[in-house]
Amino acid sequence: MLLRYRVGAVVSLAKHQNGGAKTVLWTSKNFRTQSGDATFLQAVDFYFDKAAAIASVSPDILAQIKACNNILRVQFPLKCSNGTVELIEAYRAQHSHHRLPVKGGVRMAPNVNGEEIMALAALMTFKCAVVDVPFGGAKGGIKIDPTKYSLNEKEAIMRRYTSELVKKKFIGPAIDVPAPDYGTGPQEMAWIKDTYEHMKSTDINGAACVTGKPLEEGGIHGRHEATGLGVFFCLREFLNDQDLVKKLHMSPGVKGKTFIIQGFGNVGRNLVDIRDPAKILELPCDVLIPAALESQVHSENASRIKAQIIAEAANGPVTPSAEAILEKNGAVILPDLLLNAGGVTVSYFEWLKNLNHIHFGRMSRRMEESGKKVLLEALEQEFESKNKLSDDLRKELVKGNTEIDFVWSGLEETMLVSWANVRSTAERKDCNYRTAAYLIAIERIATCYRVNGIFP
Ligand SMILES: NC(=O)C1=CN([C@@H]2O[C@H](COP(=O)(O)OP(=O)(O)OC[C@H]3O[C@@H](n4cnc5c(N)ncnc54)[C@H](OP(=O)(O)O)[C@@H]3O)[C@@H](O)[C@H]2O)C=CC1
Ligand SMILES: O=C(O)CCC(=O)C(=O)O
Repeated sequence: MLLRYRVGAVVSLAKHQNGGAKTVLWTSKNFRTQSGDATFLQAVDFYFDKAAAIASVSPDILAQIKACNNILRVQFPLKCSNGTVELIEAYRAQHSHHRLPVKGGVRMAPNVNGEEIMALAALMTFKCAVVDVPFGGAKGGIKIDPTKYSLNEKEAIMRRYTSELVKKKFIGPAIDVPAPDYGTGPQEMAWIKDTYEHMKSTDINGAACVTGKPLEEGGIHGRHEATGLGVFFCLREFLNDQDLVKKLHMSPGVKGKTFIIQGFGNVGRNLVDIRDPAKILELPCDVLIPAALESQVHSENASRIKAQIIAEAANGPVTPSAEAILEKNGAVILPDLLLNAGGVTVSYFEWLKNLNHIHFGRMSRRMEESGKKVLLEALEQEFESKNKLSDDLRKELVKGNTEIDFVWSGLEETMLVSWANVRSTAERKDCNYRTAAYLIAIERIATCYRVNGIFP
């Protein structure tokens, strides 16, 4: 009901533009989801508008922040292993250039479409702003089911996609930096890097054109688990907060709570009737973690969700109509743009590592260790301890920080500071966590426009 005015409407991309100030390379029709819920893009717009209504930002700047700057749609041929030629459709949306480069994953899925990619790119803009990662937002998608293609075919698709991005200036360490998303991983990122470096062989920072790479290709320790670990850090903070869990009639702490994760591959799916994997969402549990695709919790199944906490590990898993039902039933939603920001946070660290051409800890680890050794020896001498420290304890105490120590510490710091900010904003504005997170993002981006001014 909330979204009736937009659902099903034929909306050209122009409607999302601001006085012709932005480049439109593609137009499309909105479409209804099967259940009649808002489409993913409509949902992101709806959540934005809700926060915009309480932001201290002028309508013209709000329109600018909301609009998608560029969307590129490419079609190219793939020579398949059986000798036939297949037409491949792919996208890259750059939502906001208020900070550069723009950043966001590339997904491979059969249902990829331009609107979905625009919604995901917008989420990237707001996500980066919430966790104070200095990037604009982008997202890419290739409309294939990756399980139906051989490794060689996937490599050809990824390399051709990257070459299209290079030719159109939609990729580069200072322009637009892809990363893994649904259906892609380190191998695809290695192909992107290699293709970029072949086409831009004089770019000394070429490795920073993509993140989520394998370690041997300039990746960073901890990127693989970063998104999940970020979800855990925030969830742990929420569950340890006596005041917040009391409102849900729960005891504090992670221990003893029951969790359901959707998107756990075969393990998660086999918990229930596999003829109907969506039913897993409706089983009794304390915390439901949708970690697969958007719009999984919608107006038709929301009232059957038993969990009191919905932790959005996926992007856009809860539609606005579902959110209204869940909240009416007393559930709390920890929103995607905060909760799954661990991935882009560690991607930021990887990008910095690539630009520095050196890994974190290389210059400092031994120096830290020798400093700590001197301190320990001085203390032992001073107190003439008869019980000297054991070798193992000594080793542990003097250990210098390695790359993974920096990454986990930086990730935890980012997630905890951001959660505290979202929590206090929600309290101050008397709104839910999603609106608070959007509000923080909107006000930060608006500040950027105010301080920088508008070009030209
Ligand atoms: N990768 C990242 O760093 C980040 C990802 N995200 C978001 O997290 C979500 C998941 O992405 P990611 O983990 O990378 O994707 P992956 O491709 O690595 O994994 C997705 C998993 O979801 C499962 N799945 C798909 N549909 C269903 C379903 N209907 N029911 C149960 N399981 C299902 C897949 O199972 P199967 O393989 O059997 O099909 C697979 O195990 C996406 O929304 C993505 O945008 C957000 C931030 C960062
Ligand atoms: O790591 C990145 O740059 C982007 C991750 C991503 O696509 C996301 O957060 O949705």
